[in-house]
Amino acid sequence: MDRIVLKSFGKINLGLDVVRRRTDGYHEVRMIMQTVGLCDTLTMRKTKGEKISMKCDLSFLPTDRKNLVYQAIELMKERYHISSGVAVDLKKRIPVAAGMAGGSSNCAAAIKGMSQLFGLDLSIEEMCEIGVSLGADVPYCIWGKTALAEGIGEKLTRLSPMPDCWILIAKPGISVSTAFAYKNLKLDQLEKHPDIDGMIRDLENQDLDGICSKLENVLETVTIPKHPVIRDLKEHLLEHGAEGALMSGSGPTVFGIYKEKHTARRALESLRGIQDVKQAYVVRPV
Ligand SMILES: C[C@@](CO)(OP(=O)(O)O)[C@H](O)COP(=O)(O)OP(=O)(O)OC[C@H]1O[C@@H](n2ccc(N)nc2=O)[C@H](O)[C@@H]1O
Ligand SMILES: Nc1ncnc2c1ncn2[C@@H]1O[C@H](COP(=O)(O)OP(=O)(O)O)[C@@H](O)[C@H]1O
Repeated sequence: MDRIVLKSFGKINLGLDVVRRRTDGYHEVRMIMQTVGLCDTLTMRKTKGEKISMKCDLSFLPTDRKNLVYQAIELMKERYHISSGVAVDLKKRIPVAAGMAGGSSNCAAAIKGMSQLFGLDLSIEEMCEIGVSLGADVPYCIWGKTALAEGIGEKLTRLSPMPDCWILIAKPGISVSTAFAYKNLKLDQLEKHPDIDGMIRDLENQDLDGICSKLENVLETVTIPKHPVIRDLKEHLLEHGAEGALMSGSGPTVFGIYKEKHTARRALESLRGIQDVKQAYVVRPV
């Protein structure tokens, strides 16, 4: 095989709890992760010579060692003594720096792609071990679908799939860094923690109402006071028929969950006049 095309899906967090701050600055979390049908496309091919060359349709994204895709290829070339060159072309649709793990997902796709392109036949465990050295969310992106993520995000447990529904994703035109959100979280001042175990039971029972009533993300306590547009957007989605709404990951993307496609589409239309919203899509859980 000389060329491979991979789909790289985004995620949302249906629940995000922080349990403990570690001495290395990372945080122990309990998160319910859900892949959604919004994806980037990664095309990889072998080239003559030894170099890695990367192209991306978003000019502001790095295409050198700063890109997680580049890092994954470089690491795997070294680890598996691959001398061939690799050319990679990335087409982005997942909002960038949005709390949807776009970069981590691209990184996971590149790890899978390298394994297939060079016949490495790596196990999921091996790919996750490589992935976690590049980002806490990468192992989950290798797994995909519905999962509980613990540790720094790398300890994964498969969960029952999310009941079918429509998810409206809306990204305001602000940026929040993941490191900033975690660093500024006042763990000892949290009044309430998300009911992650209750949501796991709701997933087992395919209880969408239960899931929607338990959507909670402790990082909102950092991002909403700084960027009230996140709260406004959640309220907007709820006023337009969402069963529940939440910020994903470290934000600023907000999602709303809908039972009917037409309600979700109408809510999407209602966002058109709102200048703060830069990207919006209606998708389904994967
Ligand atoms: C918040 C979440 C929720 O899914 O996602 P995003 O908002 O990035 O999509 C993740 O925990 C983000 O994971 P990821 O984006 O892979 O994190 P990394 O690149 O490894 O870390 C970026 C920075 O975030 C902080 N960090 C990350 C993960 C973690 N469990 N504790 C942390 O404190 C650290 O300061 C770290 O330097
Ligand atoms: N393949 C990639 N796609 C998007 N961003 C990337 C990628 N590689 C590195 N980055 C860098 O990572 C930062 C966070 O991007 P992203 O993964 O989209 O955010 P998040 O984890 O919040 O969803 C970006 O600002 C960008 O500079």
